[in-house]
Amino acid sequence: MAKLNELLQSIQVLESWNEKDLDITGLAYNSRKVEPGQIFVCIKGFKTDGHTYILEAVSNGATAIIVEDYQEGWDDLPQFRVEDSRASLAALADAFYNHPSQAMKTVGITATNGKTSTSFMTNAILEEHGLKTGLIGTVVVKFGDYSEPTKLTTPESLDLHHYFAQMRDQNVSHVTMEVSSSALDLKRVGSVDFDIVTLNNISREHIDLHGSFEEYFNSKASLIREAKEDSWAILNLDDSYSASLIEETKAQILTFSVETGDGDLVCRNLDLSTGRAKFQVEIRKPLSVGTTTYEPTTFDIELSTPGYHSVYNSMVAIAVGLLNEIPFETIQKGLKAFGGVERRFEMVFEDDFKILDDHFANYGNINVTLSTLEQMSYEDLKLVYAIRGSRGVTVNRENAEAIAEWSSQLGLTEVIATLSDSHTTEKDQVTEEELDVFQDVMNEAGIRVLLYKELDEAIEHALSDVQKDDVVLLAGCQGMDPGAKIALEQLNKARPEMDEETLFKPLKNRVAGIL
Ligand SMILES: CC(=O)N[C@H]1[C@@H](OP(=O)(O)OP(=O)(O)OC[C@H]2O[C@@H](n3ccc(=O)[nH]c3=O)[C@H](O)[C@@H]2O)O[C@H](CO)[C@@H](O)[C@@H]1O[C@H](C)C(=O)N[C@@H](C)C(=O)N[C@H](CCC(=O)O)C(=O)O
Repeated sequence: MAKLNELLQSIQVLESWNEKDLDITGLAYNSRKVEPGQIFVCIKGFKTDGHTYILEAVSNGATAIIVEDYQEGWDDLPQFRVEDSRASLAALADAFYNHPSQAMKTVGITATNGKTSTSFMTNAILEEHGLKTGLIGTVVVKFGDYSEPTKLTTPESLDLHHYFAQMRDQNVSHVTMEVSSSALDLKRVGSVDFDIVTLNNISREHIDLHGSFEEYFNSKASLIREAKEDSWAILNLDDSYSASLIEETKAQILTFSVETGDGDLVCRNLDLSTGRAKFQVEIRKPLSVGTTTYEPTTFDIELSTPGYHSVYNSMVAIAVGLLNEIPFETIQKGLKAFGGVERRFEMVFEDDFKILDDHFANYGNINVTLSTLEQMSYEDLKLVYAIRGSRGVTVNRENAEAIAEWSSQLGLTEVIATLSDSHTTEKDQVTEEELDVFQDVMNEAGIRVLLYKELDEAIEHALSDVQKDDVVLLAGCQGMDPGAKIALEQLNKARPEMDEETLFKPLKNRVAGIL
């Protein structure tokens, strides 16, 4: 419960009508979810306009409204006009829950690729140190005993500040969260008190949402540009966009590099021969954080997650660890124990051949995945590729181009494509244009396409003639029943002789999680 007048102090009201002093029970941005005594914040959305749902909000008990345009016909209803409803929702939510993100160390992670893995790695280090942590991202929101699969990478501001409040109630001291470009654009992280922010890499993605690459970069960059003075920004000197922000923030800067050898932290002697990275981190000059001063030194790191991209993700996580004054040994242990995130180059089966599962979502991440595969040794690559339905021609062309660009390095002459990325009846339909653009790019690159309507048929084909030392990549095979479960069923059919116990643990665990 809060007083309306007090809550309004957190936003800039341009005009107001029918002001009253009210007790407010909460906030809502969806008329259907309004509960008695709440403020309804009207948002002009992409699909519809929240201002048109005031009647429903009021009949559900809204006692005040926040609007961007004056609404006629509400003579008794307190009405407050603001410049930007989304930013106001964030500020009001932060005030209503009494600034919960200020009660904990908050780490905001953005990048085009690796946000999820980086936040999981960071959380692993913080947990290894015995801290009470919270994690918010694409896969899950998790703190204490609470764990919920998520729909958005970054929740709507009201939900986000509510999570922080619940975390504060459970004495969470450190929260790591993924921050998407859409979230930055739509003010979902408004009024969040970040202590550490990072932008690790940026490549083409969501141009459809942002209009141009420049606008997309500006959205991402705002996390760094708007960071407060006493916070830290972790920037990657190997990425020119990330590095360009050094001069543009009030935050203290901690830089790192893997390739250029510059910065406060440098990755040295990288060994990727087994697919899983071993390297040393050099602290190049004294680094003072809180009560700790790290003198120049090097320490070893061994990752359990495969791939070159994991090195970059881990450099961010290591930096966050150091900024929280966590000892090297704890950082080492946390990273070694961390086994990876679902469907992020996940080794779901590893025996005489391997099955990898990857979300394969966009051009940038496909490049990362295929460049990691290129560093592995295998006989034949079987790519089971789920064409992305309802994502548009541009996304499908770019994804197909990424496959085509890597095909010769990977020895890829055939793609086992499927029109369905899931096993359920509720699927995104692949349009004719999306299929055509995929086939055109494959034809031009001289790659044969074996097209299956259903995902399980495609996986069955891939596994029917799999040989020793082959790699099967489940690429974008997501949905309610992800590829891993179908792969296990097909594997049982294709290899009846295979002893269940030889199945690699993650595949069994994944399937157990799905069933
Ligand atoms: C494009 C986009 O981001 N849309 C988000 C946006 O929806 P919107 O503005 O289009 O909302 P709308 O449907 O037009 O409705 C406008 C307003 O009317 C309200 N309304 C609507 C109907 C009704 O009956 N009553 C009512 O009050 C709605 O609650 C809303 O406040 O605001 C909604 C509420 O927060 C979000 O759920 C929705 O995310 C959609 C589901 C989504 O898919 N977003 C994706 C693109 C996204 O955000 N992805 C990023 C990751 C991608 C990245 O890296 O950028 C993420 O963070 O997950």
